[in-house]
Amino acid sequence: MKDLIVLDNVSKDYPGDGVITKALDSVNLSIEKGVFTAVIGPSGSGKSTLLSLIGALDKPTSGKIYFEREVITNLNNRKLANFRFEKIGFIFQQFHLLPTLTALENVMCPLFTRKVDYHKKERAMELLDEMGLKDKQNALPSQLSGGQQQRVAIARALVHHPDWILADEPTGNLDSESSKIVFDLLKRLNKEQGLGIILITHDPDLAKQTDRIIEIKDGTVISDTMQRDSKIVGL
Ligand SMILES: Nc1ncnc2c1ncn2[C@@H]1O[C@H](COP(=O)(O)OP(=O)(O)OP(=O)(O)O)[C@@H](O)[C@H]1O
Repeated sequence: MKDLIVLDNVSKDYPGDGVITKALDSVNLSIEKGVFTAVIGPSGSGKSTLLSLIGALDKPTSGKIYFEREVITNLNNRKLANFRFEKIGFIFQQFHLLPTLTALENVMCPLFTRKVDYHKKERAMELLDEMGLKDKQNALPSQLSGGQQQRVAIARALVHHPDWILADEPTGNLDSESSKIVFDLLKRLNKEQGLGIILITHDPDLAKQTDRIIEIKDGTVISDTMQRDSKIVGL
């Protein structure tokens, strides 16, 4: 189970005005850290729901999720928050940067209430440098381009040393050049630094460049294609 996320018969219902939306319906999946994985599918098919369950932002209605060795579906809220801090970085289509904080402060944000054994500011600076944004540390989000804002958001997602990055349409608001930079960054994090990456995308060209494409429709997996050999991680 090391380096593996397993969904065992996972369903998610959203109750509404007398109607229940079945966002996910008995999904079984096993996702390996070394395999750069794309999730595709039409709008409303359940992709974001899948990511929010894997990232423990929400709980399934039924079924179990094993995150590496741990069943996360039973954890209480405090344990879930710690689990997310230790394991997961999130990136979203809307960058969700805090507008009144500088790039550096935004990157440091997840560490504000945490005790860590590394120097917070140095760690944030190191990541901004890695993202090619060293000279933008004091800029506010409004003074940055979309691509630069997303790179700040990626630095923020990485600042607490997560093992996995869950990315929901991270290039959806970017032009093709910025989109390529962000995608290549994610690929490098997977191939060179060994982070697990699950990427939701509507862009078929980007999906084609990943190792595996999981296609979702109406809350179920309708295809699952391994596109190229990857390092196979042991169970
Ligand atoms: N909090 C919620 N309450 C009620 N229904 C919801 C909620 N979140 C999602 N849904 C419904 O669940 C279904 C799946 O939504 P989800 O956001 O997972 O789809 P998606 O594939 O990510 O769509 P998109 O590509 O448009 O982002 C949709 O029918 C949606 O309307």
